[in-house]
Amino acid sequence: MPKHPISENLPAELLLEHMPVSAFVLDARHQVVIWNQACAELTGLTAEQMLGSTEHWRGFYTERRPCLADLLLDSSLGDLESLYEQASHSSAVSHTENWCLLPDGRRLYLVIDAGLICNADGAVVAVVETQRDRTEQRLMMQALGESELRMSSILASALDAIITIDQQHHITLFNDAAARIFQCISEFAIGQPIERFILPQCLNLFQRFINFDQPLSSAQTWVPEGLSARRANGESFPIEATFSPLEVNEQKLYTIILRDVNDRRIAAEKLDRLQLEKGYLQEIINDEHNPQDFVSASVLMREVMAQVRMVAGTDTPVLLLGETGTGKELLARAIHEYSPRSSAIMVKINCAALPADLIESELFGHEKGAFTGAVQQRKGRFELADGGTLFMDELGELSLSAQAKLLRVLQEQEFERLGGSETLHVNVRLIAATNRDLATEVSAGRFRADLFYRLNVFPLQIPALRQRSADIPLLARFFLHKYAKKLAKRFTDISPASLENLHNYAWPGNVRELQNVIERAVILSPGPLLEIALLNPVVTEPTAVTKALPTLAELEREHILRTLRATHWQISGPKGAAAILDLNPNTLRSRMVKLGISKT
Ligand SMILES: Nc1ncnc2c1ncn2[C@@H]1O[C@H](COP(=O)(O)OP(=O)(O)OP(=O)(O)O)[C@@H](O)[C@H]1O
Repeated sequence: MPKHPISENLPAELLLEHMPVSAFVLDARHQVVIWNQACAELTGLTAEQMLGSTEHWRGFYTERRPCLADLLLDSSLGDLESLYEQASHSSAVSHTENWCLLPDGRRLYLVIDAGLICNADGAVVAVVETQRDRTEQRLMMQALGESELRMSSILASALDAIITIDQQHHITLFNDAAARIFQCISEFAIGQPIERFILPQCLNLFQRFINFDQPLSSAQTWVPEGLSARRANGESFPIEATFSPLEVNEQKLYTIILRDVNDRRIAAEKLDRLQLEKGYLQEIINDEHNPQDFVSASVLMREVMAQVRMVAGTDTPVLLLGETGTGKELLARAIHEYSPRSSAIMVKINCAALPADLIESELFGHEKGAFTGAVQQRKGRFELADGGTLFMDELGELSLSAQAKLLRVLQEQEFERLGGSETLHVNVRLIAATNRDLATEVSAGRFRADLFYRLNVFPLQIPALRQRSADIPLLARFFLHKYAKKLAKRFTDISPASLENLHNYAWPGNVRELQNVIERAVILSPGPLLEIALLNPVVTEPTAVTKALPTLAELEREHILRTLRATHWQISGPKGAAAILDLNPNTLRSRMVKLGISKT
């Protein structure tokens, strides 16, 4: 190789020794022949320590391993690619980049190059290896990679469409939400003009928010309404959007973050419905009407239950008729539970519990401003019961105007919210209950005949409790068990005298009254036999005001007598009459004498 006159006076060793890059030279036997100043500075190992040794690896690794220079000299020492990441190799030069652990404990990312030195005959006489510290760049690259990853996962998980466009209005970024909202894969969208995704009628307005000439510092613009976008299939939808100018690498861009307003409306509606449903479900959980708890042994009730099971599988409206407290609501729940709609909810409305003007809004819902106080739109119970069952209790109390609307829902399954013009369609099964005689109500003009006939397709008459005396002991024991458990009290049974009492009573309040009587007795009785001493004898007709009332002494005598019968005339002891009456046994004995009570 021709030499410059000056370089002839510069021996290669001197050049290597002083060059500002860390380097060492090995001879053909892998012994260090040069360990330059920069290498000594980098590794902290001096030339004196290293010259002549084959321990040069100590400068870069904690364990013995062939350096790049060794591999270049002798390829049998190992495979370059498997020993070093990012390795590349040509006949006389090798390159690698990797993390090294230096003797002073520093971890550095070194870029290492090695080249063979041959003599004039082409024989390998030595190898030179250089090391350049690229730790800082490497760490920056890593941080950049991580932040890009974070950025792209934020973009991917965002619910809003995030789009960036360049000065030509071409899309440069189109996140996953944008792909979902516009129904267009990002590979296709990128490079397209944004105008392709805007409804043509809104283009002028849209372009007003993109101005690449305005200063970057100008604030973002939020456009809550008035703009509509266009999906890949041409379908248009209203959007709200934020426009923000930005500059990246001297390139001016605009970021547009937008969302489908319909999506938000649908989500808000869903939330509304779920909240309402939650309220109703809570009511049901707190409700006492559990069809699993239906108790009955009488022939009359068994017939009713057979009909319940038959009608449950259909969508036919059911009209439950019967006195108050006979179990109409419990049967309505049973019909719903046995029906194919049981996975949806049964919504209840008590027509007697709300004033006539509110009941319509409760049933059909209202639009905002439909009447004074209607500050926001509200869904009615028909909408809530969609797919399920609506139970209308005390149907006989429904106003004539609400009856007309109810008839329309029954016939067409459609209605409008109060103050609304949109016709809503629902799929609701109706169960109604009343203790009024609807036929009489029809003749009196208080109930629409057409609605009555529509509802009367499957009337179910629930017998009064006094008509099914076989159910009385069964129900009484069921309620005894229920309330004893609730009040953590122990009872073995109901006393025979009390059972007799229950049979003789007329039960104007039916099962509900029986339930209340047992609950009260459970509170008052010490047990273990339940005493129900408070019932008046048979009340078959209303007590005449003129009828002579018993005196206090008569009542006391009757009450003591009943208690004594119930305890089989046992006076003292924990199960005795005195304990039940909360009296001293001697006091009870003297009262018995005074009131003329004796076993005979
Ligand atoms: N056969 C039964 N087995 C167990 N509990 C019953 C039975 N029948 C009624 N009940 C209970 O009696 C109470 C009254 O029943 P329900 O509310 O169903 O009567 P209703 O006929 O709908 O009354 P109203 O006409 O006053 O609305 C409820 O607590 C119910 O659980």
